[in-house]
Amino acid sequence: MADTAMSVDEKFCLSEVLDTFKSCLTENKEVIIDKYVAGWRGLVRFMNSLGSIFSFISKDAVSKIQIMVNLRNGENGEQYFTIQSMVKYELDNGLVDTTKRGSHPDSGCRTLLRLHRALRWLELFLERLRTSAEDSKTSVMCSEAYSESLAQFHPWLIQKAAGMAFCALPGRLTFFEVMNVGSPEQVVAMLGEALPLISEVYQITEDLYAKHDLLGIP
Ligand SMILES: CCCCCCCCCCCCC/C=C/[C@@H](O)[C@H](COP(=O)(O)O)NC(=O)CCCCCCCCCCCCCCC
Repeated sequence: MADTAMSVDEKFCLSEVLDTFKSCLTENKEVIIDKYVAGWRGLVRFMNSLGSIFSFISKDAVSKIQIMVNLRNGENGEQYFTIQSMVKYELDNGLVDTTKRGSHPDSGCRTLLRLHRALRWLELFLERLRTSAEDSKTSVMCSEAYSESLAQFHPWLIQKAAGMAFCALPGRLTFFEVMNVGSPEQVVAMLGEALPLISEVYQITEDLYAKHDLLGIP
């Protein structure tokens, strides 16, 4: 069904995860929610493999993934096939709290917006990784990407906790090894291929949300 969990013992390879984002787009540039969510699942698995200090982040991501999976498996599941169909369906039926949280605290539009904002962080972080020098620190790249994107949406306490978690990130070479893609040159090449697609998915979603004035859903 819509549940796209990967088996636990499957060997992790980050390029496969990033490929999931590539496969998000339909011919007419709509974003397929099952694939988008599968991409996030893979990223969360990767993050979990980096240590339990990240578990407060993965818990939140998993709960948002679960909300989307439940909507897909629910009675109106087919309305949630793409982000475009979801936005239309939820807006047409008054299912989004756009000014303050009310009767629809966990709408698909709201939940996906949180993942969408995190996708911007991912884009910025991967771009830094791609262009990083051998002695660059992943913790610095990660926290710069975070300050430029997600941080503005998080309260102080979460920002502090995130900052502490970033310090626990392994060094650049170890990080590349955990990605399980090959040599550092292969990692850089893979990122160069994956990033334009991630950016495209991000931009399409951003434009859609902007068009419907949904970028600030509380
Ligand atoms: C590899 C390092 C991982 C660093 C992750 C960077 C993102 C930091 C996010 C910190 C979020 C803390 C948890 C709480 C979040 C919520 O408050 C907040 C708002 O939700 P609400 O409006 O329902 O209250 N939630 C969010 O903003 C959604 C956060 C979703 C984060 C997903 C992060 C997945 C990271 C995957 C890492 C993969 C790295 C791969 C690189 C090669």
